[in-house]
Amino acid sequence: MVDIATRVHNHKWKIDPIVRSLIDTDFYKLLMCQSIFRNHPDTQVTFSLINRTKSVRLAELVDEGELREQLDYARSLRLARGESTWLRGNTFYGKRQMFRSDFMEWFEGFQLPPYHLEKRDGQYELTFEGKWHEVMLWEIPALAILMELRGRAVLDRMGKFELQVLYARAMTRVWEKIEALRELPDLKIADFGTRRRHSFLWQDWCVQAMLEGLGDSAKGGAFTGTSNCLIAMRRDIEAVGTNAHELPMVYAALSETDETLRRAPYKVLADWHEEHEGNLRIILPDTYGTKGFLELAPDWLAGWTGIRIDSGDPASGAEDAIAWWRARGEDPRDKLVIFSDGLTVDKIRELHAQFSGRVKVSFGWGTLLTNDFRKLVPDDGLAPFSLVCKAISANGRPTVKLSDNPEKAMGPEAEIARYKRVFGVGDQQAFDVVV
Ligand SMILES: Nc1ncnc2c1ncn2[C@@H]1O[C@H](COP(=O)(O)OP(=O)(O)OP(=O)(O)O)[C@@H](O)[C@H]1O
Ligand SMILES: O=P(O)(O)OC[C@H]1O[C@H](OP(=O)(O)OP(=O)(O)O)[C@H](O)[C@@H]1O
Ligand SMILES: O=C(O)c1cccnc1
Repeated sequence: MVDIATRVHNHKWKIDPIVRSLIDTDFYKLLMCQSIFRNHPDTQVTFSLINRTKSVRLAELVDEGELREQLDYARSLRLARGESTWLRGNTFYGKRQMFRSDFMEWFEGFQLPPYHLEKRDGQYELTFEGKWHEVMLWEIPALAILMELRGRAVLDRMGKFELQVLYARAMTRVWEKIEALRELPDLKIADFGTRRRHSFLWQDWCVQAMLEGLGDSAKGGAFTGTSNCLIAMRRDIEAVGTNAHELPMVYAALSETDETLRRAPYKVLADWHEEHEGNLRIILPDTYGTKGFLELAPDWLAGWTGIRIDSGDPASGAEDAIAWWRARGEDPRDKLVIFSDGLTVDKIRELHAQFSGRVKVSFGWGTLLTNDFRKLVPDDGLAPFSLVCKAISANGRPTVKLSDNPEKAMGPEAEIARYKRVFGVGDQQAFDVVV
């Protein structure tokens, strides 16, 4: 096992690449990339970094030269032979050849496209412009690089013993969470923490701790796998994933009329339905408001495997889904509900108590698994914050996200107002966004 503290101390003098592999990314990005490669190969999209925690002045904390060095390093990466073999030959969700050979041939020659970086008002403006299936692969490495560089700026000032104790405390914290989760009967939980992790080695440590502490779900344990493909490959565990808001956001932006806009979120899932079955048929309903989405949903969607609850009050989102399945003649006990928004142990405990037995419950645990260094250093300089990287335009038209939490909404004001009218979204309750 790597001694992370010693390593952090010894690596201060050379470039220590943060992202070293094109598959050091979330599995769902590769699934979506393949789908976009097939259905929208010519769509031009811009992705942009968005720091929702304005108080963290990233451009003052992270050196621009180091940032460029890391981004350039990521651009030098190519799919390694072993990685390609794994993607081509591995079984994902019980299915062989999940990635088609035309997609794999393209991916084998792929290199991350150029980026555009500027400083403004203490923040970095970092954008990626180009073909949708190419620029979308920047999201996870860009976030992981910025998060880790901000952490390293703090770690750089620490001595060897301070680092040793810091990691000992953080490890204890992770382990105590795992001990608390062990008390929950029939728990199912996965790691979704790549994008805002403390570091790759730390995420890898957390995944191994979950595996030992909770047990592999393939052998009756609670840990269902990781969304990180590189870790899944190296540790021989399941790579897990669903689908994300970027699909409805871009499909919606490309819609010419209000009527096609209204249908866009269902078109996304119709395309997905053609490609995937079973556990990959998971609805993400909140892009333009969960309630309206479910009311207008075609009946075939009620036959899908489950739903991912990713914003707003998770308990009411899940209750709405249960009522909807009942109204459509489905038994909620056969349905999977995946909670994935800013989870803490207390939240997991609460949702587990409220929903287990009523639906199949599962959790996708992100930042507060892989980057919970809150209050471990003076000034809380290692606390995670709400950094995201989103599609902001498609073929020159702005994208919009409403979400079930107005704090997560994005897009030009006039467009937000139009989307709210089209999707019938009224007043929404706001919830603090921590990560
Ligand atoms: N960011 C990362 N992404 C992927 N793998 C990593 C990362 N950091 C470390 N590793 C892997 O973890 C293991 C331990 O890392 P470590 O860096 O200590 O090894 P190393 O042999 O000294 O390599 P290096 O000198 O290149 O950092 C190695 O197998 C290394 O490839
Ligand atoms: O435990 P967490 O850190 O929340 O990890 C998982 C989250 O990451 C993803 O979204 P992202 O945060 O990138 O965007 P969003 O908040 O706008 O959904 C995902 O949709 C989850 O919400
Ligand atoms: O597959 C997902 O749904 C996922 C993975 C990582 C982070 N958020 C969501």
